[in-house]
Amino acid sequence: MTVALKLEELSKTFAVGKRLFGPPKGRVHAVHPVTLEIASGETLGIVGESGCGKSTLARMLVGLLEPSGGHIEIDGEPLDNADPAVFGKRIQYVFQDPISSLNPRKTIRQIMEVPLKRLHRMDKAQRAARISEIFSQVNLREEFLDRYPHEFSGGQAQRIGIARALAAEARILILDEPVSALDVSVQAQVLNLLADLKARLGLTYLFISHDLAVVEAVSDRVAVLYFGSVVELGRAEEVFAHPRHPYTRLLADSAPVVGRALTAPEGRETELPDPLNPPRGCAFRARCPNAGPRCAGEVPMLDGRSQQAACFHPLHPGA
Ligand SMILES: Nc1ncnc2c1ncn2[C@@H]1O[C@H](COP(=O)(O)OP(=O)(O)OP(=O)(O)O)[C@@H](O)[C@H]1O
Repeated sequence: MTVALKLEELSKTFAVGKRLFGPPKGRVHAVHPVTLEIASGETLGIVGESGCGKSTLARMLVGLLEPSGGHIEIDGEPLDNADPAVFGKRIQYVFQDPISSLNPRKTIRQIMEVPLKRLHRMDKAQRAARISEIFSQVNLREEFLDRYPHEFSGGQAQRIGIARALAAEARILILDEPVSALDVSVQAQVLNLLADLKARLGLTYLFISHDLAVVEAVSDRVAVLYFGSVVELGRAEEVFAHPRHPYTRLLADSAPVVGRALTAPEGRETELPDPLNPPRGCAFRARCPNAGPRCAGEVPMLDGRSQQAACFHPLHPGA
């Protein structure tokens, strides 16, 4: 296996309530140290409810947010202090809301030209040829090039977002809820396009979504994120069919919707803990039907099985 993307103890803490003089009022540990490897050509799904740290993790991977700790490696090379152009050629981000992620004052051609000029220093003729090639890969008509982002439907705009990411020639795409804003019929078209591009171009995907059905359909492996930590990691079909972590079971049973609290067993919390006042021990214990005394005192770590869970009382022992 060739490792395309490696995260080692990657973490992010935000200072909140910053004051002009003196320390901030508090700190939010949005991502606790996360260690993950993604193989070349693999799709790793990241799931978790709103606020669990998915976007913070994704933004660190493309250089939009500076990590508070840890390292990122692409194809074995560290990205510490890398110049944005280095990030851009290796890893690209596809946003959830395709229309607002495109500059409204620029035509699609101007938008597409930015990475070709900035990252690949192509001249005008080279840019035109490359844009034509990419547009045919994503099934977009070239007459769209002289229009503005607001003239497109969500599905077309997301194809343009994907086309822009391909223009950088990065081999790793971070897809952050890429179909969540689209109608169900259009979702399938965009997912098919992503699958086709992956097969044709040998891409590696990190696919973030709160929608378990979508993640299960597209992912080889899945990482379940809870309160900034990976709590379960394994092959997608195994994780969803036979979850080991009680949080994964809760997610699978309650078909979460962004912004809506998950259901919980009788008498249990439904919300994420307060990030400014995190609990001791396991962050899931107030919501967990299996929590015991050990869970209050110690933080469980991933247990190293083939389907890993960070839990003292997993739903099954795992292989
Ligand atoms: N700039 C910031 N300043 C302070 N706290 C932040 C900031 N960005 C995110 N957070 C906090 O970090 C935690 C993780 O947020 P993040 O947006 O990464 O979660 P998410 O899983 O992507 O959620 P969503 O699906 O709603 O986008 C949350 O507690 C959030 O409030």
